[in-house]
Amino acid sequence: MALLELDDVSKAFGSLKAVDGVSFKVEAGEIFGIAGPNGSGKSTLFNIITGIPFGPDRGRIRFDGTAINGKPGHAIARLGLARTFQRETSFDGLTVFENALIGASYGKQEKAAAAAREAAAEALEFVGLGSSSFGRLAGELSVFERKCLMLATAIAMQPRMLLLDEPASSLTKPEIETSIGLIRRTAERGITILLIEHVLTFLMSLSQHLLVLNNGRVLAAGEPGSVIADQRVIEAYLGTRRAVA
Ligand SMILES: Nc1ncnc2c1ncn2[C@@H]1O[C@H](COP(=O)(O)OP(=O)(O)OP(=O)(O)O)[C@@H](O)[C@H]1O
Repeated sequence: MALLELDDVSKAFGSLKAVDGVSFKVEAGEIFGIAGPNGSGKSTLFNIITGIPFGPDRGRIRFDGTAINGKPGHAIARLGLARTFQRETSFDGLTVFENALIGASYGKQEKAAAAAREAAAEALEFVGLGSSSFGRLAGELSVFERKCLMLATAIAMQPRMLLLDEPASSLTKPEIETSIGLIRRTAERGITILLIEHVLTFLMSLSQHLLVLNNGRVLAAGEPGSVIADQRVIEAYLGTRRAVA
């Protein structure tokens, strides 16, 4: 049984079909990539899977065998599905450790205070925010450190699956390389990963399966090498004239 399964899922804003009849399955243990040009519906898809801030208008979403469409975001998170956001999102007036502790306290299993502190510290060390960073205010971190903190906060929830929304945006090349390693090691912890990214090379180096969205619909899906060689994908990314040239 797939860990996550979407069946004919849609979300509209007025007359705009942001996500339009999307179906796919993510198997436990894999890194599944979702690509697509700007405005193709990637973030909306994450929003409706996680219920943050809204679910789908129609369609079925199952996580680990449980129907989750229509459930509030906190209930979905408690089932073991965590997410990060495209923009670095943290409680800026709280410390690095306090942010991760919120994730640890919010996760799948109810934890005693000591166990939550341990999970928070372990997740922060894992992403490279060592104990010397614990007392720093989140709002004072660099963009890269804030992305690492967001990842640590999600990992501290000890999820079964993690949805990462454009983790490479606004990063330098060396930071992107570090992020690729970090995501790979996150998957090695046994966390299934659904990854949105605009940058195809980033997705290609990580994903076992790749799905491309365009105008809210699935344009192509399957093994990454054949998906990016698909003429429709080339045209959606580069435009017809450049694709032909
Ligand atoms: N809350 C909203 N209200 C109205 N329209 C929205 C809302 N959220 C997204 N949209 C629209 O839905 C479409 C899909 O947007 P979405 O952010 O999901 O695309 P995306 O693929 O994530 O884009 P990007 O790569 O630029 O982040 C866009 O046309 C966007 O303007």
